[in-house]
Amino acid sequence: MASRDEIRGAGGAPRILLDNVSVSYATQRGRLLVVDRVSLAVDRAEFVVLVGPSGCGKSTILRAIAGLNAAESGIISVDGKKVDGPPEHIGFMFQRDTLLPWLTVRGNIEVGLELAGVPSAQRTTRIADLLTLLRLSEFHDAYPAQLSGGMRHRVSLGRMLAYQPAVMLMDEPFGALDFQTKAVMGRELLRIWETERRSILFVTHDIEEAVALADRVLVFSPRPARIVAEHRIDLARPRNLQQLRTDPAFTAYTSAIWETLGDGEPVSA
Ligand SMILES: Nc1ncnc2c1ncn2[C@@H]1O[C@H](COP(=O)(O)OP(=O)(O)OP(=O)(O)O)[C@@H](O)[C@H]1O
Repeated sequence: MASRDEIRGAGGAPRILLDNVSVSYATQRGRLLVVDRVSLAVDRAEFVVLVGPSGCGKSTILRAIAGLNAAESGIISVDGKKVDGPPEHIGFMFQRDTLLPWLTVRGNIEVGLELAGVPSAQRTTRIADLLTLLRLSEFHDAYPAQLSGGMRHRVSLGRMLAYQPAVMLMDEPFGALDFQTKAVMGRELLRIWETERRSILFVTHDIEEAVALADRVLVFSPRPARIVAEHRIDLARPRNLQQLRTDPAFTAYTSAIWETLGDGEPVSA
C-alpha cells in the first residue's frame, strides 16, 4: 500500500491546495469577481477534471495556481508552499499549442529541459524516451508546420513532460482537435499518466472526456466560479476509452454530471 507521503507529497501536504480562494479582475466597470471562495485539494498522482459553463472562471483558477493571477483572498499552496509567483515543478498546457516554429520537434521538447537546467548528456536520453513515449521518434527533425494538429499537441505534451513537472495544469488542451484526434490524445495522455503519475488539473467542456480521464470531476457554477458538485469516478484503470463508452457506469457518471451542470447553482450561499 502507498504510504501517506507517497499519496500526499512531502510533509503530508496535498500537491495542490486552495483554501477559500477568491479571485477578481479589475475592469473598466469595476471589480469583477470570478472565483468565489473555492476550496479544493489535489493529491499526488491524482487526475482531477474541472467542468463548468463557459466564462465561469476555470482558466482563472489554473492561472492562479500557476502564480499568473494573484488570489484576492484565501490561500493557494503547491506542495505545502504558498504560491506567490510561478511555482517550480508546474507545467502548463494551453488549448492552442505554443510551439516555436523555428525549432524542430526535438528542439521544442529540448526547450523544456533547458529551462529545467538538465545537463546535455541527460537531455539526450530524456528526449529519446519522450519521443518514443509520444510516438514521435520518426518525426524528431520535423518542424511544427510539417506536423498534424494532433502531432503538434503531442510535442507540446512532450515539452511539458520533459522537465517532469509534479503538477500539470491543462486548460482544454485538446479542445481545438477533431473528435478522433482528441480521442487519440486522451488515450496517449492516460497511457503517459499511468506510467509517469503526476498530479493533473484538466479543464474541459467535454463531459465524456472528463469521465474517461478523471479520478474526480469538479463541477463549477456560472461566474463567479464555485464548486457545485464533486463526482468521484470509480472506473477501473487502465481504462479502455472505446469500451468505456458502452459501460453503463460510464453513462451513469456522464448523466449525473450533466444534471449537476444543468443546475449551475452554488451548493451553499
Ligand atoms: N484579464 C482579465 N481581465 C478581466 N476579465 C477577465 C480577464 N480574464 C478573464 N476575465 C473574465 O473572467 C471570467 C472568467 O474567465 P475564464 O477564462 O477564467 O473562464 P473559463 O471558465 O475558463 O471560460 P471558458 O470555458 O470559456 O474558457 C470571464 O468573464 C472573462 O471575461
